[in-house]
Amino acid sequence: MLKLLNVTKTLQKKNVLGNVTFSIKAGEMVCLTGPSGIGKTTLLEIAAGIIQPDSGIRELHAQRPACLLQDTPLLPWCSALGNMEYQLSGYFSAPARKEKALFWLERMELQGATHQKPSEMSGGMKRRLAFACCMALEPDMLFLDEPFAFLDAPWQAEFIRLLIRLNKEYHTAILMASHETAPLNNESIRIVPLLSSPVQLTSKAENASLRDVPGLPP
Ligand SMILES: Nc1ncnc2c1ncn2[C@@H]1O[C@H](COP(=O)(O)OP(=O)(O)OP(=O)(O)O)[C@@H](O)[C@H]1O
Repeated sequence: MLKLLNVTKTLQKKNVLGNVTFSIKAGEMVCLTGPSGIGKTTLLEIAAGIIQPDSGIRELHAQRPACLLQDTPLLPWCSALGNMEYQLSGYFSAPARKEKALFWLERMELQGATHQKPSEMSGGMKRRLAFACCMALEPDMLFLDEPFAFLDAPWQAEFIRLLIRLNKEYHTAILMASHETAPLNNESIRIVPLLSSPVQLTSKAENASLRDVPGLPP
């Protein structure tokens, strides 16, 4: 589904990705973790095609990829419902868009905010709305950067439940970057620790133990 081969990236003279070879199979769930500033977002954004590597190869074979980035990408002039319908346009008919949007707004307990604009919502509400947009798309590849940010523990657990259901129902491959791995305990998610800077990742390093990650609680 996704392959990165010998990818490198330097940002403002800092060598962030030294040499990264990494892959995800269709239907696989993977979490990149590691301390702040190590390069999780950089790697995720290269994988998602948002930024280009300096060298190396990226291959993505997805029909319908979706992304939830750290900066929640919502249209400020549109209501919650409008945002959802916009995200779904081009993929579903108008009646199906509305039906899916209303279903997911209720699932995210945002039915009371259907006509509110993002500026009238809390950080957690915006996060749930952006997540709802991704879920309603029924993507075959989903990229998530810090998906648990702004969420309390019950909502973190709910996101995980929904991601696992999406993965089971649509065989969605999921790549997330998160410094928090506690919500992922006991789930069938491959954890890929980014161990040192610049990030060097080979297929062997992908299987390193989470205990090896500096700065993470045991
Ligand atoms: N646009 C940019 N310009 C310059 N340097 C950047 C840019 N984006 C990131 N960096 C630097 O690249 C390094 C990796 O950043 P990145 O955001 O990928 O780390 P991260 O592991 O996702 O961190 P966090 O968990 O804090 O979000 C950091 O040292 C950061 O300062």
